[in-house]
Amino acid sequence: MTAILSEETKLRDEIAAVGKSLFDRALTFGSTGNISARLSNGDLLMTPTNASLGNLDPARLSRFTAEGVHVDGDKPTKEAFLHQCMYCQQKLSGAVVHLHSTYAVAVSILEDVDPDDVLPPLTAYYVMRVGSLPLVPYYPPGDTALANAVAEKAKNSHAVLLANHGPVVAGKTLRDAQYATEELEETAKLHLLLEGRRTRPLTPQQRNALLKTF
Ligand SMILES: O=C(CO)COP(=O)(O)O
Ligand SMILES: [Zn+2]
Repeated sequence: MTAILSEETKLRDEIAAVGKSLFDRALTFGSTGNISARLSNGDLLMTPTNASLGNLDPARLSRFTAEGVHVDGDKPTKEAFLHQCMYCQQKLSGAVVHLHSTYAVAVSILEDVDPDDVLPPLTAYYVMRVGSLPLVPYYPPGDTALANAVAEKAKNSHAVLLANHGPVVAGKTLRDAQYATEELEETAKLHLLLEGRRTRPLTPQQRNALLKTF
């Protein structure tokens, strides 16, 4: 029991620290974005709805049982089902981060992107941490139809981009999900910075070699 409690306390504190770090660096705004993380017994901790990621109270995070029942804490994020559906498709995930980070949102609004993989493999770290980025068609925030759409795209990718909304990224640990979300945002920024210029993304061979290693 003590071990579980200390694991939970540590994870609650980590969610608050990661949220503050993301918010302080303007990677999400106002009360946008949400974070979840899984305890070793399968229970999920999630940020409450309408909470600023910059100012989370670890004690008030929402807790769900492994079966998806809300048992403790404030009213959960309206995207709770979306997080649950990422864990369902990406079985090894220990955490999920969703942000309204500006450059990724900008890319989610572009016409003529490849819906199976929105961003080109510009750098090795993008390939290592994100890999591929399918676009999920637009649904309003909190719409349960979004869950089915995300489930479809998350079968083969731990990162997806919600059209006209923002990224959702799963990782083995919360730090993995955080770093992958940051890499996605920086690559979206590079992609927009380079727009209209001739570029030299990684070749399929270079990309595949990285996917095999990491
Ligand atoms: O990003 C958000 C909706 O997509 C924020 O919603 P919540 O405040 O319910 O977490
Ligand atoms: Zn959102």
